[in-house]
Amino acid sequence: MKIALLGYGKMGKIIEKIALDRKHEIVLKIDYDNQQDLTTENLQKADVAIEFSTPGTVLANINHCFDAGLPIVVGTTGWHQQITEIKQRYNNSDNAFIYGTNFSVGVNIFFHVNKVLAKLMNNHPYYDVQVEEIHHLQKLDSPSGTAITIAEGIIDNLDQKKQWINILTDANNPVEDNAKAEDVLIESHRIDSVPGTHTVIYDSEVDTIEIKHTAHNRNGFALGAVLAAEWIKGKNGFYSVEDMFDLS
Ligand SMILES: NC(=O)C1=CN([C@@H]2O[C@H](COP(=O)(O)OP(=O)(O)OC[C@H]3O[C@@H](n4cnc5c(N)ncnc54)[C@H](OP(=O)(O)O)[C@@H]3O)[C@@H](O)[C@H]2O)C=CC1
Ligand SMILES: O=C(O)C1=N[C@H](C(=O)O)C[C@H](O)C1
Repeated sequence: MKIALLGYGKMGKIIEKIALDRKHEIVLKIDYDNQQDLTTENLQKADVAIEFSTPGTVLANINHCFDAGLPIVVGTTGWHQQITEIKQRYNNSDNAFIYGTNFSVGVNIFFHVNKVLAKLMNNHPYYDVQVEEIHHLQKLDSPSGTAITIAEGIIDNLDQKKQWINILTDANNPVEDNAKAEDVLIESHRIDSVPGTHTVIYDSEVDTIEIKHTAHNRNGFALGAVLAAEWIKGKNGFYSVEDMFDLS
């Protein structure tokens, strides 16, 4: 397949390597410095676009691909408020779109286990739940997209929880949490070089249950994005990464 890479930072560069290993061709690379090359003519040289840029640039990149009729895989996080609008637009079109807050197989298994555990915990209200995420210092958004998906999985399955709230904290600057019983607290930490660690913690007076996913590097995210580009070919409409991994 011919791939357009929109965003050529930490993720874009690993995606390029994995795509080439899988015998794909990179026909366009767009970064901050060459945004003027993001034209319909250039996009139409590709079969699919893979978008890992920034929360401030992702929507414009999606719009360009939509106008060019190019299927797009979006991994960029930090724009969850616009997702419903994008979903409606793609579901009313012949264009294809797939979004994942996290494309790694391990995290998608974790998402599933998280939902099953949340349902089970309805019978055990003496546990309270919170989510913790740790990422590198360059991360622009908080909470992480993955942590939001985890919190949504809890809210959809644990009756007591209605919405999530976030605090960004560090060891020198601890922030007091004002979470109410109906809130899922997401605690975000930023520590140099951490690719992404997510923990769900159920705490009671007598014990703690934890499930945790630790990314050792970014290769799992990047491979999942290339698999999504292969998977979206020939499809129409809006998909989420859960549609690609059959974990039911
Ligand atoms: N869904 C998933 O599985 C994963 C998602 N992510 C998400 O992917 C995104 C990118 O992560 P990462 O690669 O680590 O971030 P980086 O900051 O390393 O890369 C982002 C790149 O986007 C470039 N950029 C800036 N403006 C534009 C533009 N208009 N069009 C295209 N590219 C542009 C930046 O250029 P410059 O530096 O010159 O400004 C930079 O090179 C983040 O939102 C992150 O949360 C990350 C890992 C996994
Ligand atoms: O910015 C990152 O690095 C990551 N972002 C994604 C997120 O916000 O969940 C996925 C992964 O955790 C790495």
